Amino acid sequence: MATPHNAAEFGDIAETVLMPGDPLRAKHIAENFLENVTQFTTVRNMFGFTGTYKGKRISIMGHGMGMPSISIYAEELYKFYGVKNIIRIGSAGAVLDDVHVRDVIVVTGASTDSKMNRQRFKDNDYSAVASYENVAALVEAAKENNVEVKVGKCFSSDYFYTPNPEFFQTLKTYNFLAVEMEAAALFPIADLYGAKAGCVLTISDHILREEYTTAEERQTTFTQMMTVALDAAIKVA
Ligand SMILES: O=P(O)(O)O[C@H]1O[C@H](CO)[C@@H](O)[C@H]1O
Ligand SMILES: O=c1cc[nH]c(=O)[nH]1
Repeated sequence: MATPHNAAEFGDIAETVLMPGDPLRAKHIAENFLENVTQFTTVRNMFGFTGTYKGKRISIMGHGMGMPSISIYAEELYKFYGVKNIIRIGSAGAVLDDVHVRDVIVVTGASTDSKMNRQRFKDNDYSAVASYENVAALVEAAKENNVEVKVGKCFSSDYFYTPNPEFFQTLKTYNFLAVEMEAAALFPIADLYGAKAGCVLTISDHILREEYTTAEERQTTFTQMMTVALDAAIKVA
């Protein structure tokens, strides 16, 4: 049955869903990487598609920006549509000297400035970690595709335009590989439903060096990340 945010019927969505923030990126991926594609939702223009990749059924759906947004879509996918694994495929900023624009990051866990997990976990710190199977499959798929990846933790922020930019130095001190806005909210929702979640990111900008990728460069790296994510997804499925 459809939800307030998703027009799909049960069975329209594959057990594995790859999720970028941008619904237009979801459309681009479905059109360029999947076969036998059908669109299952256009509600709020948060497009979702199901198709096949190397013969395996996979869905791609946008999740919007920020933790409240991904929480709505991920919770509904796990709870109402029988989804077993969600892999976020996103862009992120970097703060470390040896992380560069276009680098691909496999996320092991996420810290956050959001209160969402504290509300969920009665003001205790939630250990928001990716499912090991996804981390292992993403690393393996990267090796098979000759894509170099860095593996480690990210910081999920409520802010894109933070009022506390000095905090980026703290993230650097503690060796955070990427700054983005959703992973920390996704991982506990997977735990809640006994399901899996993962996250792979492409560095789109270096926050401290103020370096940015061009649209064309983002597309190339994005293609590498997509191949890694899709090959990993069918290993875990
Ligand atoms: O490119 P996506 O997947 O949207 O990810 C990053 O980009 C958005 C901010 O521009 C946030 O959603 C952040 O997490
Ligand atoms: O959340 C994000 C995404 C890309 N770049 C950033 O600096 N932050």
